[in-house]
Amino acid sequence: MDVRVVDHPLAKSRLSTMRDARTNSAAFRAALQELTLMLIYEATREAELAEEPIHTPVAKTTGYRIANPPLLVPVLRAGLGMADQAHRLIPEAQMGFVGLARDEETLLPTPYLESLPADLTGRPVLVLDPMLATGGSMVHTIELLVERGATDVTAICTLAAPEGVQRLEEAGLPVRVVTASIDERLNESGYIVPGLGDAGDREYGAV
Ligand SMILES: O=P(O)(O)OC[C@H]1O[C@H](OP(=O)(O)OP(=O)(O)O)[C@H](O)[C@@H]1O
Ligand SMILES: O=c1cc[nH]c(=O)[nH]1
Ligand SMILES: [Mg+2]
Repeated sequence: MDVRVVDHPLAKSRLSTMRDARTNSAAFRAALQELTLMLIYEATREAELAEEPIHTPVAKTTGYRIANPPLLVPVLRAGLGMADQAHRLIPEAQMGFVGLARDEETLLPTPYLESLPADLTGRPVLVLDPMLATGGSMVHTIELLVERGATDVTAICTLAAPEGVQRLEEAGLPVRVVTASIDERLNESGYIVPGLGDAGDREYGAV
């Protein structure tokens, strides 16, 4: 499985803001948006381009556009904080939604929303979720996409645990991962260490 760690100094600085327990909700959301910009930028580096002739005020030249815009899929709640920024970078993208809440006892994802196009054959998909912890939520999401015919999925995660990366790899799903860090481990409660806490709670408040 292809795993790309974006360790650009600006990415490290935004991730540190997110990790810092003193960062309030508004600043956390702002840093997440800025980091999302960098992760999407890297994730789309090899996106196929279509050429078209354009006229500048001076001359005729070749213009480019994304040939096959991806479907963006934020995983609610926490992935919602990445959605607008990703859409700003790829305005022609369509967006689908998956809602999952992890059971804090079993650590299994409980699905509560699924709004996706029926046919994803031939369409790249970018899944947006700040956290890849046990990997259960991401595996569930990608299985929904694969059922619909997706074969080219990129998981955009600000942070990943080695356990989650391994789980995705073992699942044998057609996915690559773009993240700003692979942290040390999960703790006994399934939180990433050192991590940043509960991403959804830090963005929107505890439920
Ligand atoms: O890899 P996993 O062990 O499945 O954990 C990762 C999931 O946990 C968080 O969501 P959470 O369930 O806390 O929901 P929330 O976004 O509503 O807070 C996070 O946004 C992922 O979706
Ligand atoms: O550390 C973690 C693990 C799962 N979900 C989070 O929001 N944070
Ligand atoms: Mg949460």
